[in-house]
Amino acid sequence: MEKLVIAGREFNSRLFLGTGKFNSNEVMEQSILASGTEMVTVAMKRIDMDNKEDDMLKHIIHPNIQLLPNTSGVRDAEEAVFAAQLAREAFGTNWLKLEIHPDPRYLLPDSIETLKATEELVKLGFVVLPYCQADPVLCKRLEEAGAATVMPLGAPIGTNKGLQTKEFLQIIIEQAGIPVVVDAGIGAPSHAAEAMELGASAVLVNTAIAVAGNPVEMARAFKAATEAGRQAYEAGLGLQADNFIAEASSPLTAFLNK
Ligand SMILES: CC(=O)[C@@H](O)[C@H](O)COP(=O)(O)O
Repeated sequence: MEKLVIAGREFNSRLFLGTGKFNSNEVMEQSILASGTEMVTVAMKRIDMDNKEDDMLKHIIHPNIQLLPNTSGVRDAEEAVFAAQLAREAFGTNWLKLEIHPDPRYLLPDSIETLKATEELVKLGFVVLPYCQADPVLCKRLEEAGAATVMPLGAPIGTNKGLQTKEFLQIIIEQAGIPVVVDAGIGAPSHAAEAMELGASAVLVNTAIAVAGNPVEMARAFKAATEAGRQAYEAGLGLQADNFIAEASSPLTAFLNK
């Protein structure tokens, strides 16, 4: 399978994981390892900045894993830039998942502030991966602003509703010159496979794994589904018929000649 490249770094895995909602740090770590992920996002607000030995971090930091601090909880571009600078200082990485959602009820990303913050953070030398609306125009603007990927939502965070935005994701993928990571709302391995079959470069999953009956097994299932979806995309899916008339899969000539 083709490797994924973001900002010059190669990834074998196209499954990114979030670290919220797990019952324990141990289960989180086992799930991360079972998923085969090489990119894990962690909310700045969950880290004890004064404690370099923060227990949670010990369970996330592994040699092959790119840590992706996220700005979840910030409400505008100014707060995002501040949080990004703290993250760079605390984690020693300039990679950043930019999340700006002013309304905690729906956690929907603020498009205007996200674009503004992306422009500013790119100038400050960050590798910016913005979580955003599944808006093809916005995604193009984020790409022009220097984002390393775009991360359009499948459905609102934590809903497990799958690809509610499928039609728009298709346009975003078709137009993108940078990787498209479908983020949020992916509630089942089949949703991840669907996103990958559409041609998404990767998926980011948190809730569906963390709240599963057996998160570690679910992480394995997502790994398999993400790989299968990507393999199918690279193999080239057959076209769907655009009418309701069946087309025989095997030739009928033997019967017709009798
Ligand atoms: C952890 C993280 O970054 C989330 O904000 C992300 O968008 C995942 O969403 P789900 O929890 O719906 O998978």
